[in-house]
Amino acid sequence: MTTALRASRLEKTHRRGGEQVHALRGVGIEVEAGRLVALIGRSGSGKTTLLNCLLGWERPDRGEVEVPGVRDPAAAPWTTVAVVPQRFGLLDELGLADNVALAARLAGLPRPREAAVEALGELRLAHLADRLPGEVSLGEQQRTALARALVVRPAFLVADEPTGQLDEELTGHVLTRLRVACAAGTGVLVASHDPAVVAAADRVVRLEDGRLVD
Ligand SMILES: Nc1ncnc2c1ncn2[C@@H]1O[C@H](COP(=O)(O)OP(=O)(O)OP(=O)(O)O)[C@@H](O)[C@H]1O
Repeated sequence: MTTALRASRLEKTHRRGGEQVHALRGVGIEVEAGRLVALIGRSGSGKTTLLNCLLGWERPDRGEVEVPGVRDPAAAPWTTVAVVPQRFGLLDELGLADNVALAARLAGLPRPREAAVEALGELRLAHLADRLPGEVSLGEQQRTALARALVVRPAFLVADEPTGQLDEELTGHVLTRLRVACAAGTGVLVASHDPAVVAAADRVVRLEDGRLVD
């Protein structure tokens, strides 16, 4: 099976004043194309640090991240590695469709605005296309961030708690949408505390005190 992303021997120590926090202590993880992998672990176990290292948002002290076909994963284009950040990262002054269309445009998709409205529709947000992020609920903002990630059909998708703001029905809908992305070949890594995400995953990996346990 093709690999969407592979990381090995990742180590990361955060320094807080004189204190050192060993957030990652030799983590290896592989996400195959077309698979949904759930990353679980208690608060503070290192999940966000791991995702940040995979995305190149933080530099690990040691270890490697490989995305097949990409020389520097930290500089990978949107079409290769997409993300739903914990705090969504939407641009406040752009409407929801324009937020999604920006990603489509950067990825070079034809008719980015139409692609954006379609991606929003797949997450039941088409009626909010022209609202600003500040004019919709947190759950709607979260699904917009997911639409922005999926519109480019990425090879690899990282999502940090993507159902954190959603009720049971919308969680089910989002998971179905993620499974559709997997069926189209995307490898998905979801950090989550949500039992519904864990149940929908092909594989579950758990971080405990900076180490991965299966
Ligand atoms: N920038 C930072 N500076 C110092 N310490 C940090 C920093 N970022 C994270 N940490 C510490 O590293 C450890 C792992 O944090 P991380 O955010 O990766 O955990 P998490 O599993 O994502 O938690 P949560 O589920 O609450 O989001 C924690 O002890 C945290 O306090």
